[in-house]
Amino acid sequence: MKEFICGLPKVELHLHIEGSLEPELMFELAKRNQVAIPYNTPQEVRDAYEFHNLQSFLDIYYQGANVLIHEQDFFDLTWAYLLRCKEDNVLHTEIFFDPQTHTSRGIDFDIVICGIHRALVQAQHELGITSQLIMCFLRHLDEASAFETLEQALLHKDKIIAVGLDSSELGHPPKKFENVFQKALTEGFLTVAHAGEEGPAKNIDDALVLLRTARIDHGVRCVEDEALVGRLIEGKVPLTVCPLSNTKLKVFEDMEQHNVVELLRRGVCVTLNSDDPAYFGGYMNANFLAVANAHPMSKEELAQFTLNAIEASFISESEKLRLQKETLTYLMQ
Ligand SMILES: Nc1ncnc2[nH]cnc12
Ligand SMILES: [Zn+2]
Repeated sequence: MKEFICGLPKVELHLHIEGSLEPELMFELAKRNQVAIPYNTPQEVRDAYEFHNLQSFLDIYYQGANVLIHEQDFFDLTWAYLLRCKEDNVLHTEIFFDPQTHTSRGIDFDIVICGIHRALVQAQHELGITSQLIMCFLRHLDEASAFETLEQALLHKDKIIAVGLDSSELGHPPKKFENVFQKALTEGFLTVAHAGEEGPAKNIDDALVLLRTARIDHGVRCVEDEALVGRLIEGKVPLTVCPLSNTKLKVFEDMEQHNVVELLRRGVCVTLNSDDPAYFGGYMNANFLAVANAHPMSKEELAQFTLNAIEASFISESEKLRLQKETLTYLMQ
């Protein structure tokens, strides 16, 4: 099964670029930019990655991002992730970035997006990997800051397909961002949101209704509301599920308890993703393997995760057809 998973074409829809910062690159950038970090070796960094919930992770994650200063740093970060995509046979990826994590430290929005975008263009040419970019608002910050960030994004509309919502879910429900999402929709952006990761199923409903999201990021707590699960199936609402993230952040005690395979078998459009792979112990292949090891499943079921992700992606119908064909050809061989 490992061989099948490694060769399976994949589409990633839930990846925070700041969460792909490996300790080795963190050290390299800290040295290059003369930024002090509270660790002596990359191994010490890894040893610090013991989380008991989302917030305990976010505190360390935002600190790690301090080494990112120049456009080249954002390029290097993104390029390193894209090389890992190549290794895991990820053909298309939709990447989150958190501008406020950087603008709040005095880094220009333009530096962040131009560095990331340059790597995405190069990856299309040199690696054959296609991509989209999703700008997330940090939900622990206020509405005014989100509006300011949206204003900055308007100059880069050509590079951003959607806006999203991440960071601390508890205490920061979708309603807080209803107005800014409304404005983003008016400006032509698609919308997504993290919901039902640590927060209640109600956040999923609110994200769909108030923020008009095309997908839900995580969404695993939907099972607490049977009627909602029915609506997700009926409405073909995609969930971008992140199994290794969920076990690292104790959303589930272990992978055996994870509900993604149950949701798949019930007909929910679930997809597998890596979230913050440098912090949670693995990229796409590792997530597929962890799920398949804990929940024996058929090749058809594994390929369904990819087919769901293709359907849920923000690409043209002709691109979807091309990726579907490649996936089905692989499955039939
Ligand atoms: N899993 C996650 N949930 C919320 N915000 C995040 N930012 C990065 N990873 C996140
Ligand atoms: Zn996430």
